[in-house]
Parts: sequence; structure tokens; C-alpha cells
Amino acid sequence: MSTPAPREPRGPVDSSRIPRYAGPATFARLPRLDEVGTADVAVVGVPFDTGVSYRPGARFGGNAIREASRLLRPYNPAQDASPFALAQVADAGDIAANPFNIDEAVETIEGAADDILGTGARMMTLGGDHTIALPLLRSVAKKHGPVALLHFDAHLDTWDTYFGAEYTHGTPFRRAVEEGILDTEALSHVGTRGPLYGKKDLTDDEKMGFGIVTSADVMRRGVDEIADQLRQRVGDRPLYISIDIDVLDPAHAPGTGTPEAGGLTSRELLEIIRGLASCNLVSADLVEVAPAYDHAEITSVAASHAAYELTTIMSRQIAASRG
Ligand SMILES: N=C(N)NCCCC(=O)O
Ligand SMILES: [Zn+2]
Ligand SMILES: [Zn+2]
Repeated sequence: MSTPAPREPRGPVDSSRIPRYAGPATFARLPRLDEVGTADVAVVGVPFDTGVSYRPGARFGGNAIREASRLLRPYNPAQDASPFALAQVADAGDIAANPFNIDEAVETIEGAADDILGTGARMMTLGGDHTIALPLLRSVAKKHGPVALLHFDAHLDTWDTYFGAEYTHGTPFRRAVEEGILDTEALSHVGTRGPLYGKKDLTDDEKMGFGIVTSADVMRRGVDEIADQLRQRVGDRPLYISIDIDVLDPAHAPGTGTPEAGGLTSRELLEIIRGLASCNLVSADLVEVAPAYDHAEITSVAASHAAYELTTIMSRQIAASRG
């Protein structure tokens, strides 16, 4: 069924009239949600990093990505689309999660995501550590049932606990599988690499249903073949994409908490995302940007472009569903 667009979407501030560097930063200089009332795609910051096992600082990731996104332009030639004209994309501000209590923060994030998804919007979250994927997936699964997951990350993030803690940035996807909120026929990690605690990390992960496309696979087989494989695995299921910016090589993303050598280039990441444009992308996150370790916004520029491709996919699908 097609629903008419309520009105012309309000797009970004016109950078030919107001210089890009002027004014407070929203994602891509888009309007705030309270300026437009409702959004088809809500871009949301999640300033939370109490779940990290190494360098802290991803609580500042969302705002760093917003700052770096000032240079994004309204037409996306790689997808031949003007994402902010096809649908209303708006910056919904930040979720105020308790930095001193992970359990409470996880509940707050889930509740805030419920509120956003309850309006009918798709959600693109910026910043935070990978802990936040669990409450976001819980919320998405309440709406769509168990979802397909493509998880771009150097790490598996299917470990069990750290120091006895169940909710950490290394454990969200094991919890999600345990909770039955993922479609175990359609799960894949992409960009996996680096030392593990033991071989059991891999066998456990496989038992949970995950496929693995390693960083070396991307290099050897190329982005088109990898995107084809991922599209086949996902089919037409509702898809959640979780991007940990450490999927990129530290040369492309130094500003992150647990860097691993031998990662994807930003070009490879962007091309794989574009190759997923026909998938039914219901929501996405972009986590683990820790600007304190960044230089010249290398990491947050890459993150802002990845989020731009993801929001473009969502906007195109919303426009297509309206007919
Ligand atoms: N999710 C991220 N970025 N990292 C997980 C690292 C797990 C560890 O410290 O062993
Ligand atoms: Zn991660
Ligand atoms: Zn990671």
C-alpha cells in the first residue's frame, strides 16, 4: 500500500547561502526533529561509552560525526539519489543515557528507540560504543520480529561476558541471539580480523548462526562479490546494519577504542554499503567513533559518509514504498 508524502521534506541548510562551518551542527545540516515535527528517517546520537573494554571516548562520537558531516552535499551520485528530498530526514538529538549504570542506560536507549520507531520512522544512530546495538536491536525486533543483521566490525562482539558483565561492547550480539531477536538464517560479520581469545570464539560464533566475511576476504574477492553474497544471505528480510568504525583500517579510522591492523579502506566500506541498496534496511547504527584518538576528522568524516550512504538507502526505500 502506498501512503502519500505529507509534505515536501525540509532539507539541509543551503551551504551556498550560509557557510558550512556556521551554526550548530546537526547531521548533514539537516533540520532538527522538533523543527519538522515528524521524520521518515531519524538520525539520533547515542552518547554512551560505559561498556568499553579499552580506550573510552565513543560518547563523543555522535557529535564528532555531526561536525564532520557539515561537508556532505544533498545529491548522492553513487546512488543517483537526493536522500533529503526523497524523504524527511531529521536530526532527533541525543538519547540521554546514564553513564554510571549500564543496565539503566540499556533500558533508556531501548525506550528512546521505541519512541522513535513508534512514530513510523527508521532510525540511524550515531556514536556510542557497541553495547548500544543490543537495546536498539531489541526495539527494532519489537516492531519487525527477528531481523537480519549485517555487522561490520573488526571484532565478533559475540563474546559472553567481561569481568562478569553481560552488557558490554564485546557482547551485544551474543545477548541478541540468546534473546531471539535476530534471524539466525541471515547473520553475517564483515571485516572480521585480528587476534582472538581462542578458536572457541569462532566455533561459538558459528553455532550462533553467523557467517564471517573477513577483512582479507574483502581484499581477495572484491566488494561486488561480497555485496552479492551478503544480499543473498539477507534476501528480503528486514535488515539491521551495525557499523563499528573499527571495521576500517586504523589508517582510515584511527579515532576508535579498540583498533586492529589490516582493516577495510573507507572506499571498500562505502562500496559494500552501496551494494546493499536493494535490501530492506529498517535501521542502522554507526558506533565506536572516539574522536580523542582521531586526527583531522579522518574517522568522523569516514563515519559521516557511511551514515550518508545508509540514510540514502533508507530514503530511497521510503520514497519507493510511497510509489
Ligand atoms: N566492539 C568493539 N569495538 N570492541 C570489542 C573489543 C573486545 C575486547 O576488548 O576484547
Ligand atoms: Zn564492535
Ligand atoms: Zn570493533
